[in-house]
Amino acid sequence: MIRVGIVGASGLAGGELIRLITQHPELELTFLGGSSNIGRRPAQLHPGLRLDLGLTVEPVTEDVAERCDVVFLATPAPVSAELSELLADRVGCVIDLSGAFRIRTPELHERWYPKVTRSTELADRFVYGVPELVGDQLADAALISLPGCYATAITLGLAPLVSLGLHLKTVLVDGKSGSSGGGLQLRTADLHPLRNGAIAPYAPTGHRHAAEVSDFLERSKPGRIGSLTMSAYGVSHVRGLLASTYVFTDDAVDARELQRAYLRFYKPHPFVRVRRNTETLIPVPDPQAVLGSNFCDVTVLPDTEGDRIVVLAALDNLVKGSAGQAVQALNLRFGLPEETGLGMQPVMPA
Ligand SMILES: NC(=O)C1=CN([C@@H]2O[C@H](COP(=O)(O)OP(=O)(O)OC[C@H]3O[C@@H](n4cnc5c(N)ncnc54)[C@H](OP(=O)(O)O)[C@@H]3O)[C@@H](O)[C@H]2O)C=CC1
Ligand SMILES: CC(=O)N[C@@H](CCC(=O)OP(=O)(O)O)C(=O)O
Repeated sequence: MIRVGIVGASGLAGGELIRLITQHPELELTFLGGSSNIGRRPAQLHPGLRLDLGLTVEPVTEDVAERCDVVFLATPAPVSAELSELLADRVGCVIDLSGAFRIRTPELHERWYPKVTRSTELADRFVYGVPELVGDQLADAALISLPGCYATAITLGLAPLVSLGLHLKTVLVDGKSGSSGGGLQLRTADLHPLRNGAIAPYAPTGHRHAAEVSDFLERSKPGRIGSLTMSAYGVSHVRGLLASTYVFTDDAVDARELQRAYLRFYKPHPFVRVRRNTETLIPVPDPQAVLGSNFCDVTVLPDTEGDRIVVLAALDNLVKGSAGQAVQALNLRFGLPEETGLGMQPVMPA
């Protein structure tokens, strides 16, 4: 069995990690870490998880290394940066769910994460782990930084276009997310009486995930993206997000070829479902149709009138957007079949 620790066990992503890890046939939970919930049992923190694991939340010290083969950091980015310094050369594998190490370019990191101090040397050692795109780099990786929830959807939506060799002159992203994307550190605007029923433009002129996606795509396929900008809206459901990406290119695109290219690209990748918009009773992709699962549903539609390509991607931010993707990355890191422990089908209606 692979011995696993979770720091941030009381949080939303941490709770989801507990749910998934305790169902995984090759993993054993051996450490739960935190700060303000020391001494509490998982069942006290997560009412849905009535598990007797014999573990309570503990402070994180370097001794964690003796109890874990891998540690997930489901902590705010400044905490992840600090804990990564502590654990990087002690634990065999650290998988960070935060934004601390996602952006490689130092100036871009400082612009979007001014409170997250990290050494460039450590940042350069992290693999930015979109499993579908960098799977081979995950085998034996010691440090893995997982993409943000929107960033996962946007990147998976754009990757087939980029691989076709198109120059994506202008990319506009409209992101809509449920409230769990913000974790339990609620802003006033996230309180139920204000959030319920709202469509809140909380980042209308820019979001850090756009910088993360641009940085990654520029690093892996230089020169393919002109500009990539994003607006983000909070909507009143709890889980799930939809990234609507509008792509403008001067390159000739064969409308019929697009769908085939997406199907080809994702054929080897079971968690990305390429779907036709009208194949179901309710148009897809709809975040509702992936809730609780590790699927990301992607639809590509040429808009010939508007001279653009519309790419829609939906996922559950707590599964494919964080904890599920984290387990997927662990599977690849330890040479397990990618789908191990992740066979859940979506729950719908939610
Ligand atoms: N929510 C989502 O949809 C997604 C979240 N993420 C990222 O995952 C991380 C966790 O997010 P989320 O679960 O939503 O956040 P929550 O606010 O729900 O949880 C934060 C967790 O961090 C722990 N923590 C805070 N400070 C410390 C510290 N000094 N030492 C140890 N533990 C600490 C808290 O533990 P305690 O209560 O014991 O203090 C808590 O368990 C964040 O970086 C977030 O950006 C990434 C993708 C999606
Ligand atoms: C609805 C909401 O607030 N969503 C979060 C994104 C969730 C996520 O992936 O956040 P990290 O980059 O912090 O990991 C946000 O836009 O800040």
